[in-house]
Amino acid sequence: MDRGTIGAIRITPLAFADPPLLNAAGVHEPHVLRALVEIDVADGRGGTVTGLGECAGHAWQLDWLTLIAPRLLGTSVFDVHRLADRVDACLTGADVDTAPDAAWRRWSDRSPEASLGIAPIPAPAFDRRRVHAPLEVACHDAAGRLLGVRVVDLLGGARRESVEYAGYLFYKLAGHPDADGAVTPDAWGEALDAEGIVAQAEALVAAHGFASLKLKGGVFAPEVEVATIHALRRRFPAMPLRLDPNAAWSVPTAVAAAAQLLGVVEYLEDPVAGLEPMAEVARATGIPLATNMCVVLTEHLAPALRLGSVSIVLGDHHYWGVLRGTLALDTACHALGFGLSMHSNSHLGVSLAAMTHVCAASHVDHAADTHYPWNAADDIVAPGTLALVDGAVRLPDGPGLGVELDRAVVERLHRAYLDLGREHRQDERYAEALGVTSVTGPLPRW
Ligand SMILES: O=C([O-])C(=O)C[C@H](O)[C@@H](O)C(=O)[O-]
Ligand SMILES: [Mg+2]
Repeated sequence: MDRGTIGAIRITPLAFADPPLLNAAGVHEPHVLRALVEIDVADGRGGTVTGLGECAGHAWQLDWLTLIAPRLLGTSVFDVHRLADRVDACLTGADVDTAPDAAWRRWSDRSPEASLGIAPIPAPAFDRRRVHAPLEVACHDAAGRLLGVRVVDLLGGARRESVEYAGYLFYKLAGHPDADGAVTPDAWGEALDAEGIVAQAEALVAAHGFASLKLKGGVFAPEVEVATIHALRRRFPAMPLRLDPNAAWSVPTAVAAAAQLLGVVEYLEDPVAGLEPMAEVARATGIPLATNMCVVLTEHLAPALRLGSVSIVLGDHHYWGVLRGTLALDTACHALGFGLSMHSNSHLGVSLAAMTHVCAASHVDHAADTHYPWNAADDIVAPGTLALVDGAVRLPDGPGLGVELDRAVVERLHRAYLDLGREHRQDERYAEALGVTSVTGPLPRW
């Protein structure tokens, strides 16, 4: 087979441990569902190299990947446009059996929850990109390994050798209850007030040297969260701080809270939902606003600019058109005068490596979000190549993403997935089961 030809694609669902972190949608469950994508590629000398990708492990996303994988065999990892077109053809219905009894339709019937977040045909662009992401990352990894160059060099070269990340603070419960409802506090302990969050920040800064901090809000009344930010400011006088209530506030609430945060936070992220309401808050307060909720597609940039909805856009290669798409966003933000930061969700080291390469190639001008410290103990990446030190991750030296798998951990997390028997993320349902109903129900909550 020619060098670069895709010979096999493996999709391995994983479940890894997660603490009971609170957000506007509920409480993180004991396990995060994730998927590892491995693409075996001919090296042109009779051998193969394997490229790695990682994405969320929702049932609909896994099933789409499974449906698409055979359609990509025989294409080349250097032919990323063709690969993207094939993914699109499948997800828009041009290359899939759309009959009412087509086999893929079993997914939507599997359980009532399966309809949550499912992308029906034609799948919206946002969901098409979420399916495409781990495939393109794995192709870049394989291409880099074949050529002996880093992914960042395939993306045009490194603008920096080290990428800064923000410490991601969460209000959290002491621990997950066991089968009898008994709670043994985890190593992080409880953080349900300003004091707990400051202690959590001290621990994260001591462990990883973070020089920026982000607080996940939308959990308590805005005055409590504003007071928490002020407590962080007193403890870390020079640290850039941000608060993200995930649209849990109404416009008047956000305007009042922003008055207390102006000059204290580097930005306020998604206090309200939608481009127009965000613009209202920005106009009324002058506070820098950031988003990973109201600007998630290229076509949102023009109205965001016209309305003045945000100053900073959060990219994320898992849905912004993968690595090349994230760099296109970077180019647009740079030209239009938006700042660029990066969104994250619970993830492992393959995604951290991909994020580090794409950030290194970009003009990102705010420390990127990462959930990594919360989940690093279960990382599938073998130790030694990725480390969060001095608030940053250095680009690994090796070709491609520069990381290798720890097969024993992959196997353990795959078994955990099979044992779990869960197919969706259900923060709200878990919060209800725990009786933490203050974080359930429709938004805005304040
Ligand atoms: O910036 C954000 O909106 C996020 O990080 C979204 C995540 O789902 C976060 O809220 C979480 O992990 O609970
Ligand atoms: Mg956000």
